[in-house]
Amino acid sequence: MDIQQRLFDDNFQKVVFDLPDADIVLYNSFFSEEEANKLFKSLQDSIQWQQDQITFYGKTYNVPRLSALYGYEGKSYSYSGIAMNPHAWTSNLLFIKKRIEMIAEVDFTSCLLNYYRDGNDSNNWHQDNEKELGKNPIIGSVSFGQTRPFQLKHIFKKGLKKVDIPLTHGSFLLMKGITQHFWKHNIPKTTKTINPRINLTFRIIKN
Ligand SMILES: O=C(O)CCC(=O)C(=O)O
Ligand SMILES: [Fe+2]
Repeated sequence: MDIQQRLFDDNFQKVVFDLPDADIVLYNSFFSEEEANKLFKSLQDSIQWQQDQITFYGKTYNVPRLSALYGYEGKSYSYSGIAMNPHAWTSNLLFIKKRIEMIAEVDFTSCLLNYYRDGNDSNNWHQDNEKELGKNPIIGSVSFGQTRPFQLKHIFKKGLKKVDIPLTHGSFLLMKGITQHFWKHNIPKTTKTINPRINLTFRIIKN
C-alpha cells in the first residue's frame, strides 16, 4: 500500500456488519463534507432526473422518487420491469466511480441514481438481483444529503431482527457476495419534515 492510499484510508471510518449470509461494509465520511456538499448540489442540478412509472395489476403508478440511469453505452438495464438505456457518464459520476473502485476493486459499468425529494419518497422492499447483475451482485451505494435509514431484513430467517443502517452524507456502502440472495432492503417513508437525499448505486451489468 503506498502512502497516498494510507492517508486516504485514514480519513474514513469503516464499519463491517456481522450479519449471517451477508457481506456488507459501510464507510462513513468516505467523501469529505466539502466534496459531499459540492457533489450533492451538482448532481441535483445536472442529472437528468425522470419520473418512472410502474404497472401493477393493470394500474399505472408513479414510482415514489425520481431516478436516472448512467453508464457505458449499450449497457441497458431492466429495473421495475422497464428496460432502460443509460445516459453517458458525467465527470462527477466518473470521479465518484473512481474513488469507490479503489475500495471495491471492480469496474462498475452502470449507476442507478435515486432522488428522494422528501419523506414521502421511498424505496420499497426489494433485492438487487436482476439477472444482468450476475450470480452475486456487487453494489456500491453512495449517499448525499438527508440521512435516511437503509433497512435490511433476512428473507428466510424470520427470527432475525431488522437491521437499520443510517446512510449519512458522503457515506459509501458496499454489498457483495451472497447478500442479495438472502436480504431485502428498503428506504421507508417518514412523516417528518426532511431534506432531499440523493443515492447512487453503482452496479456491474454483464450483458
Ligand atoms: O436509496 C438507497 O439507499 C437504496 C437504493 C436502492 O436500493 C436501489 O436503487 O436499488
Ligand atoms: Fe436496491
